[in-house]
Amino acid sequence: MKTSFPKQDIRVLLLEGISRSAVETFRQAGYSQVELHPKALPEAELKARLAEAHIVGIRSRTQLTPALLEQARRLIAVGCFCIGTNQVDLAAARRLGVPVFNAPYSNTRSVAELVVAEAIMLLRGIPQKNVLCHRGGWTKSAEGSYEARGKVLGIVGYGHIGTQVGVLAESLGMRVLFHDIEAKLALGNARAAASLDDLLECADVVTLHVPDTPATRMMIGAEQLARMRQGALLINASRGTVVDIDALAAALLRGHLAGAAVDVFPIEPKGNDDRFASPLVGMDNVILTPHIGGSTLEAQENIGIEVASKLVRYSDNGSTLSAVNFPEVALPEHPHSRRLLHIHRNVPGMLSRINEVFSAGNVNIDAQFLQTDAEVGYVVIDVAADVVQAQALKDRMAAIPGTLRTRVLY
Ligand SMILES: NC(=O)C1=CN([C@@H]2O[C@H](COP(=O)(O)OP(=O)(O)OC[C@H]3O[C@@H](n4cnc5c(N)ncnc54)[C@H](O)[C@@H]3O)[C@@H](O)[C@H]2O)C=CC1
Ligand SMILES: O=C(O)C(=O)COP(=O)(O)O
Repeated sequence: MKTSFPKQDIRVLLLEGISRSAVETFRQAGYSQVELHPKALPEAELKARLAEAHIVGIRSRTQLTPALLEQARRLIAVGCFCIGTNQVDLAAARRLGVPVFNAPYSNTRSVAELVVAEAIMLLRGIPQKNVLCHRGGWTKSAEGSYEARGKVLGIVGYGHIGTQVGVLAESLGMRVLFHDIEAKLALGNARAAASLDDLLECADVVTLHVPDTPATRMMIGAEQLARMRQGALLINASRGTVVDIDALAAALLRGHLAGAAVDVFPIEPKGNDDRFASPLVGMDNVILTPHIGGSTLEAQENIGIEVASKLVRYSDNGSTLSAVNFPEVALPEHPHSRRLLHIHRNVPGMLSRINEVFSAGNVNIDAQFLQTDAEVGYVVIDVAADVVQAQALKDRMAAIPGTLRTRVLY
């Protein structure tokens, strides 16, 4: 596998308008071949570009399927410049020896702020009033308008975003209930609901902050919407797969829900020039936003630096710390030795076969690091060798059956 290159030959492909801070981070680390695209690529073009790329950066839109990953023969690593990694087949990437990195925190505050603002807007009926004023109407009335203070906010998924939403909402005097599949420390005066149904039945505003998993797909369907209180409000800034959008449209149309704010959709446009369609279009009591929960300049700049730094660190040093699909190794610098990486299927006898390469070559190992999971093993070997020797050792390691990827770090 030809994945050993000097830095200047490593091609970095960044899609979906990733922040320029990522480009700067790569450039400062000595990577000159960095290409930035403002949107997701159509599948055929993505396939062609992936075949040439060593490092690829995406956001939530680009789907990296097993078929696409399998033909990306040069790929060293994937960066998701966002939180969600559901758009990448993580198991396929692992089987192919490709670690995937993300930014688990950088945009969480941005989502939380938007959600709290939307809760206030929905409780006051602002979306409808705003539309009416734009059309020359004037409905000065307190009808259907409520304070946030004292209302029950139901948070489904009490993780990094859900907890921050809870803290901000409590500062407004809201009463916070949450539901999570894991036992979670309740912050402030928040309380765990007895069940999802309990939360849906008690909350004035329900907000969703779960990841896309088999268990969360269509988690909020007609039955769950019917359980929500008459006149309740729903906010979804998690994933479009979590809510049955037709059932939501029906619940809004028949007036069971008083309003909704939706940032994520089952089908989203590829980029800013593409057309958006949804059964919720045209409903004045629904705030529609184009998946911008995490799209603030602060969040995007930080994400660009965070994920690019993780990719640079892996590419320069081999560290996989915080990879979401891969054995994690935090490695020291290797100023006086050459570093070889060997990623393999985790089968018995692999380490001794790797070590045979070095003993047969009469090469002294300065340091060795190994981390495995059920499927994949990752060995890092520091040796005193010149470029030619290191390349020969890499080629011999690459010939070991079960090898997935090998690389010499320059
Ligand atoms: N609209 C946007 O622009 C953004 C959307 N997101 C979405 O928000 C999601 C949540 O983000 P974080 O809070 O940072 O993730 P997190 O991983 O910190 O929290 C998710 C929580 O959901 C819980 N959970 C998982 N499955 C569940 C289930 N079936 N029922 C109940 N709880 C369940 C987990 O235990 C965890 O506590 C992300 O996975 C992403 O899909 C994230 C950032 C921006
Ligand atoms: O961080 C996430 O999971 C998000 O949903 C944000 O995605 P984006 O980078 O805006 O495409």
